Amino acid sequence: MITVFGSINMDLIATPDRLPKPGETVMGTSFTTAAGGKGANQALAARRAGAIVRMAGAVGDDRLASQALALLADAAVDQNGVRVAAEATGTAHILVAADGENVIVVVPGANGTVTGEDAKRTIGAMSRGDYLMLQFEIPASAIEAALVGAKQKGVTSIINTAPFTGDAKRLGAIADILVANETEFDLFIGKGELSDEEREATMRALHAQSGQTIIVTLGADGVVAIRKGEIHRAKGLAIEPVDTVGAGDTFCGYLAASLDAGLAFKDALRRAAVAGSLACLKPGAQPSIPFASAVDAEI
Ligand SMILES: Nc1ncnc2c1ncn2[C@@H]1O[C@H](COP(=O)(O)OP(=O)(O)OP(=O)(O)O)[C@@H](O)[C@H]1O
Repeated sequence: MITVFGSINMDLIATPDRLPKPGETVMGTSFTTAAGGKGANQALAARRAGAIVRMAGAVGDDRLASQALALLADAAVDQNGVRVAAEATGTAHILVAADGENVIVVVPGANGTVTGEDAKRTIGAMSRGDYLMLQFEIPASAIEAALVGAKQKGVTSIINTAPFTGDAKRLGAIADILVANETEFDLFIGKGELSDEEREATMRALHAQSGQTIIVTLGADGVVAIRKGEIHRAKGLAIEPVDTVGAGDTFCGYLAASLDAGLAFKDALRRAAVAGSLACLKPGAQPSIPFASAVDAEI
């Protein structure tokens, strides 16, 4: 079983022809809303991959909460770990201009109220051998408590270093499995942009020290990972991406679900990479997450 301890958001998306300057008002041409938050996205991906999934985190006591959780509810993701907070449901206010340029304001709201106590309750409801998925859209103190609790309980922790923060640099190293994209991994190392060779050498050196499984996603080039001293590579699909939003979250959810189902590590990487590619074929995060039937048909 997989528990995702993380953010739940509503994305509020307006599309003006061009972005307003400070103090200016411009007219928009459309408005859409979409359920989001990296935690919720990864929970849905793991569920669509076929796993039994519990979501843990916080939403507000407002109408946005039920919209933010709607696709998780449809997919039968267990929401017993989602607390109702006094703060509003987390929102991302997104403006996308006709040329694709965008500005985003994220208001964490209820996500920002998640605490170490929530972490304790979340880990308390898990069993030895389960998988815990974490990202960095809830407070670092809660993430740290969850990592410590997971270790004590014999739960395998997977941490996705997105969005990258100083906390990701500090806490990423504690998890059993680290998942970063290239940019995040380079920030994690802190030596500027690495070449492919440098990145692989760094992964080997880090792994030799810590024994941590390290996975770096490479966009169209797939993924490279190191586990138990061995480097693995996997490719996704050769596609023309429509919108890569959600590719990383889809990868993480499918990876956790595939490991939980007992797939060999290399096969889990390939399945997650293929799922990530398919997520690039539709716009949006949650709507673009593929179902297991579509992913497995490609493998
Ligand atoms: N252009 C692409 N073509 C094919 N597959 C892709 C492409 N972009 C992403 N993928 C697949 O999705 C996986 C995750 O993508 P990526 O490495 O871009 O993560 P990310 O930067 O976290 O994604 P995002 O922030 O866009 O959600 C890749 O390992 C790959 O399998």
